[in-house]
Amino acid sequence: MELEIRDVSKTYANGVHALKAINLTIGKGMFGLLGPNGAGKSSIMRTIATLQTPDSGEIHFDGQSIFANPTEFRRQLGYLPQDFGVYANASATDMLDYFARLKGIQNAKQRKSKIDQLLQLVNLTEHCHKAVDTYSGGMRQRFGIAQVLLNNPKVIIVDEPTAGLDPAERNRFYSILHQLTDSAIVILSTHIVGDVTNLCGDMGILNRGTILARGKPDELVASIAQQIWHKSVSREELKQLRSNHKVISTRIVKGEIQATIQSDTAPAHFTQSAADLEDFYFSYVPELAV
Ligand SMILES: Nc1ncnc2c1ncn2[C@@H]1O[C@H](COP(=O)(O)OP(=O)(O)OP(=O)(O)O)[C@@H](O)[C@H]1O
Repeated sequence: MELEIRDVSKTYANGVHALKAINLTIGKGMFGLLGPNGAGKSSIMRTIATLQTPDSGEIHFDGQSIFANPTEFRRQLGYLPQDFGVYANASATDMLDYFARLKGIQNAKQRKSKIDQLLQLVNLTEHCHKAVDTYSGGMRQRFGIAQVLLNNPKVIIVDEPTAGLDPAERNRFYSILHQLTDSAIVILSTHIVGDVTNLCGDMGILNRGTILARGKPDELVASIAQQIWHKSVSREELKQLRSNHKVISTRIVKGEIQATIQSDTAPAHFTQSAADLEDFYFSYVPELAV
């Protein structure tokens, strides 16, 4: 099972060059596409979902162009967009039944059994008769996953699904996504580094329409293992540091500014610290100066 994105570029009518020759080969399991707002994540997701075509480049699923026969590819695709609409007053069961019909499950018994199984998977059985438009954000996202899974997709795309979820709901959502990774390619786009740390065996960093780094999270972190240094600094010191060091991030820790520097050699008075995926991310996508 393989999705191959080759040299995909897209410029919108307003002149924004959102995707610049993207190349990615993605296999079974969870792939994390990490990037800041406006990086191009939704653009590449919508392109894979065949909702828009690239200006140039190709995408193949198991050797077949997805644009040559989009209807066939969509049968194998599950796409959870950033914002998806639900009908007012419709219960989860009724909506899933409606979508199951649209997806071609004609037999009523088969539909019921599939819907029961999916409601259980996403922990919504006891809420299945409530109107989906009254659900909390987390319940709504879980409902979205159930909807996506109706046709047993081989490629599942989830666009920023955890934004706005509280920590308990985020964990619940992780555990549902995790159950899908044995049998499908799951592409998760997010600006939350923790999503990728917790879930993904493979990842890419996207910024300004370009893939800046690609690999297994552990290996990417190992590549900067000895290069991360911390120190509490004043605002004046920070300005100075920025002029002669690579300051990749700053955090407020116990009321003080803690600066993180990436360097092969020890900067004076800094303490070396264990690198994590957030450090790796910021080494490619520096945060804005405070
Ligand atoms: N339909 C469109 N028409 C014009 N410009 C667009 C369109 N969709 C996205 N863009 C622009 O393309 C760039 C990439 O946007 P995209 O939504 O793909 O990024 P993103 O990484 O998903 O960001 P976010 O996390 O904010 O959703 C942005 O500058 C955005 O304003």
